[in-house]
Amino acid sequence: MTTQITIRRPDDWHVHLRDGEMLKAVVGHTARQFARAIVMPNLTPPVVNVAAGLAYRDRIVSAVPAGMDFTPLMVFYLTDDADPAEIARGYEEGVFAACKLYPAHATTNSAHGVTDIRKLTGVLETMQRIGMPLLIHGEVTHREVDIFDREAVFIEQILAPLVRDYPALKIVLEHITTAEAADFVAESGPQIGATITPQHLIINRNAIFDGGIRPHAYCLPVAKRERHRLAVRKAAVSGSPKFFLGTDSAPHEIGRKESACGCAGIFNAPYALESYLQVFEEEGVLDRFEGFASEHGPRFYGLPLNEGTVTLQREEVSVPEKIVDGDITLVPFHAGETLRWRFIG
Ligand SMILES: NC(=O)N[C@@H](CC(=O)O)C(=O)O
Ligand SMILES: [Zn+2]
Ligand SMILES: [Zn+2]
Repeated sequence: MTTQITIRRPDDWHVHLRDGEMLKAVVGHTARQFARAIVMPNLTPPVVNVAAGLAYRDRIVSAVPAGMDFTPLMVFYLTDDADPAEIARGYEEGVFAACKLYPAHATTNSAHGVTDIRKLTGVLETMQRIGMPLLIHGEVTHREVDIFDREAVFIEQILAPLVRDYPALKIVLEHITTAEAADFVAESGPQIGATITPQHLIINRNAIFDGGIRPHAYCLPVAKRERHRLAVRKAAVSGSPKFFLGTDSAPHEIGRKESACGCAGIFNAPYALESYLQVFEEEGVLDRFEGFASEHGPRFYGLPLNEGTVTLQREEVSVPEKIVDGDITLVPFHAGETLRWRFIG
């Protein structure tokens, strides 16, 4: 039995680090495990120009605990009136690694998101030309579409035509949750990839209603039925370079989760690698963990692989019920559970 596993330092290709006191409370959890992270731009106000991207990057770097070596990769938040020239400048100056498409009102802080993808023609042509990746929260927002179908309908109505119209555009379908998404990505060309969260590998929708309503199991896209979890799991452990690690760690203060209208988002950063590794172990493919965590993402983005390594040891770890930092209390993914691997560093 493997008792220790050492892999090239991994990256997190989708994380919410927030801002202000929350940023200070959470960034160390990500920086401890990951060398780089794609930092989502859904702040209030969102990151919609080069100056905002630079300023946010500086705030993140200042908040990283001393002695940790961590590089935030910044993302431009697309709005209906996003300026292609500003986006190209941000990419060429190395400020932005990608642009993020939030359909308006699809998720947390997406009110400024895109109301109609046809408004982005100039932006998408530019991104395709310069090789800048488009990251997508892939859910339609029409109220008449069942919440469990919104990802599959997005793929059919928006993503498939987008891929057809911009055949060279690099696209990451973020936090995939369905068999339809896993199949679409697997069957597309090498310019289409996907991130996968730990929660969508581990829970299905029953977890949200397990003996009562469970706000800490609620995120968007919402967890789906078991057959979808199994399909996403199969994709993650397949060894395909199209699928890579993106935690979507999305902290919300405990009071905003445990509420009559609780926020979507699961805070999984503190035990992210432990969580993923358990899945690869259960699937009997520990040898594929390094590709998923440390190689497929940088290759997709055209960035160098990290130097250095991290080690996890087989040892039981008790996940606390709460993580408290000053005035901020967060409930982590796996709260109160015991995990089988310990991150050593
Ligand atoms: N995943 C979530 O449930 N929430 C994210 C937004 C997002 O990634 O859609 C957040 O910012 O809280
Ligand atoms: Zn999202
Ligand atoms: Zn997210």
